[in-house]
Amino acid sequence: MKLAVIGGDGIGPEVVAEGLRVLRAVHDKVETTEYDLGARRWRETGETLPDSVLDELRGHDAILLGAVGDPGVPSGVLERGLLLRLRFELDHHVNLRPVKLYPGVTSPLAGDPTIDMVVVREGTEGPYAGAGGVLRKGTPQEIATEESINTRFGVERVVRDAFRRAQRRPRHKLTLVHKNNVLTKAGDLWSRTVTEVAAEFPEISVDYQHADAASMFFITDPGRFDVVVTDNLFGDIITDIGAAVTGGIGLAASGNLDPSGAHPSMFEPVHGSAPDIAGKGVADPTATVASVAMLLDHLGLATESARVEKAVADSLAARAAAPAHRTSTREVGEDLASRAAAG
Ligand SMILES: NC(=O)C1=CN([C@@H]2O[C@H](COP(=O)(O)OP(=O)(O)OC[C@H]3O[C@@H](n4cnc5c(N)ncnc54)[C@H](O)[C@@H]3O)[C@@H](O)[C@H]2O)C=CC1
Ligand SMILES: CC(C)CC(=O)C(=O)O
Ligand SMILES: [Mg+2]
Repeated sequence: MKLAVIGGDGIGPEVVAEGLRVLRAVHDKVETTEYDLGARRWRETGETLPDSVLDELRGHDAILLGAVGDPGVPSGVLERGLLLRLRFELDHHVNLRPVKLYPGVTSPLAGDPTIDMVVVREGTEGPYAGAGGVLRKGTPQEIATEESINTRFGVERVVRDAFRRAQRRPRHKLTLVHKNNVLTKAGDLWSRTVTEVAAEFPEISVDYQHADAASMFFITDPGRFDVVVTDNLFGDIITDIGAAVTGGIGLAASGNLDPSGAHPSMFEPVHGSAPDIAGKGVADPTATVASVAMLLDHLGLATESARVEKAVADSLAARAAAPAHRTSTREVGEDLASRAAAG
């Protein structure tokens, strides 16, 4: 496997090191190329993602990313110039985010909720597309617009992908999350597309939630969701809520997929660079390791993926049984690697 590795900023390199430790524990043919991208490179060279690096990345089977973003770099420089550029250039239109409460993991929610859904977030359009502008900057009359781009092509392909995922899951349910009561133009496109594609999947039950109510139900009644399909911004927000109710952001995995295989897909934890805990060796690498399981599955290495997934589940159960025992990033990574190696 030819794997490109972008540690990035803050806790990114710390959690990626553990992700690689676990990957190597289950697969001995990993050829990695590390790319020094992020805040340090930007400060020293002004570069975020040079075209030459992008071209090299295209030659890999997959990318493992930590996180980008640094308090000393203007907001957006790395998030847009590096992270979103990667997602857009490599056509990562399916941003897949499982939201699953593992056995033993304590949810802040009352009772003993069953939470097992997958959010299919559109990854290349919406308000993140970069359209818009600023007029009369710095004046009291300043106007800033951030336009949401939604194409029939872009919406349809992610909606169809979500239906296919719903078809493979036992509950056969799909929920569109949007805000079509006020975002009537984009919302109508999403709603119509879901209705039309649904005709190809008669066995899937389809419903709809506005994004505000969906945020509430993620907390009050998450069991109602199975596959959720939504746009780039709503998907970003609701998956942090999903992480919070399933044990925390340190456990939430994601894949930025180009399901066509034309470009390498990229796997990363849902969380960011967490500058508040960077360098302390306390970041939970589990989200990155669970993202490695997704990476293996995406590359057709189902057995290896299942071993990593099982290591995550077993490690979480063991940690739940000893809640007072605090562990470092490295200790968690070593534990996960030894469990995964044991199979
Ligand atoms: N995919 C990416 O590269 C992302 C980058 N960012 C960037 O990251 C920087 C920080 O963003 P925030 O809004 O603070 O979000 P964040 O996800 O980095 O951190 C939010 C909170 O969660 C905690 N946290 C995050 N990951 C953790 C882990 N693995 N273990 C334990 N605790 C963890 C942090 O310590 C912090 O208190 C910003 O520059 C932001 O733009 C944010 C989200 C995603
Ligand atoms: C910087 C953002 C675009 C990344 C993010 O928050 C996410 O993808 O969850
Ligand atoms: Mg986010």
